[in-house]
Amino acid sequence: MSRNLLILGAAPNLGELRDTLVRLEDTIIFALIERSQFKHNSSIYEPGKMHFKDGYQGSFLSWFLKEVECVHARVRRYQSPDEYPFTDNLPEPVLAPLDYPPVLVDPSHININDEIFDAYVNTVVPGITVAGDDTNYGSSATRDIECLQALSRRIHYGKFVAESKFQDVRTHDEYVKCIKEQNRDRLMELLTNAPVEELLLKRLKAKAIIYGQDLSSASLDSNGTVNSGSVPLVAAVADCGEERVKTRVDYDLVVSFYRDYVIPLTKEVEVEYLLHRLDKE
Ligand SMILES: C=C(O[C@@H]1C=C(C(=O)O)C=C[C@H]1O)C(=O)O
Repeated sequence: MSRNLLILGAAPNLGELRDTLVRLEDTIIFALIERSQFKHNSSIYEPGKMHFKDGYQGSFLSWFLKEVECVHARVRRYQSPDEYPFTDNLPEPVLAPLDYPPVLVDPSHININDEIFDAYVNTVVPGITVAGDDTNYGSSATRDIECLQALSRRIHYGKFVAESKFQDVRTHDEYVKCIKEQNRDRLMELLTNAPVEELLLKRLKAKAIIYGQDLSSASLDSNGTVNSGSVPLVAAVADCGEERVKTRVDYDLVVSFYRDYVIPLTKEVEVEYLLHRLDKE
């Protein structure tokens, strides 16, 4: 969320929040495309596989992520209510804190980055990379961190969405009743918007096909015009279904990852946020 909106203290506008989630689709798809250029390099995910002089026992990725987040913490990245670290015990910022207005109510206790990390490492990476080891460990981990940070931001945005729904006068009383009853299932029903999810998955497949196309020189004529014969149209793919368009990232995996992990984890964040929304009132 832009800081201006946070500074204004405006109640989160659901339409604007959804626009941000749509834009994060692009960030995530391109981050996955960037990671897919390297082989799986599974050793960077295995704790203890690499030796660290300070005796660190985690995986290379976890070590690199810790190093990156320490630097980002010093420039106050994690004081922003829409940023959540994967690493504990980060250093204090060198910059003075910004006065973010309390748009959210005590959001810091919800951090599901461990689940995001496991889903990404165990499901996404093997699905978007070729098996093998090309020794591009630093580059692979750099791309992994970009993917993880974008996924964390997207999923924890569920807090803003939940606050927006809680403040909606049309449903406020129902949310208050469910929260007082700690009715997790009813809260999930209330906050779920199936049409939005369905449209999202269709849009995501189209984006992954379009963004994932390799518009190499072979696809362009001397004028730089795209040779339509080599660029499968999304409609053609969508209509004929069984045709497997060759793209830089497996678009079916992108869709299934959102369906099976990103959306459910976002809703998990929404429910957890709402369950504690009245704790301090
Ligand atoms: C984020 C929202 O809440 C839920 C989660 C969604 C998602 O993760 O994409 C989409 C719709 C809702 O079921 C929303 O209503 O926009």
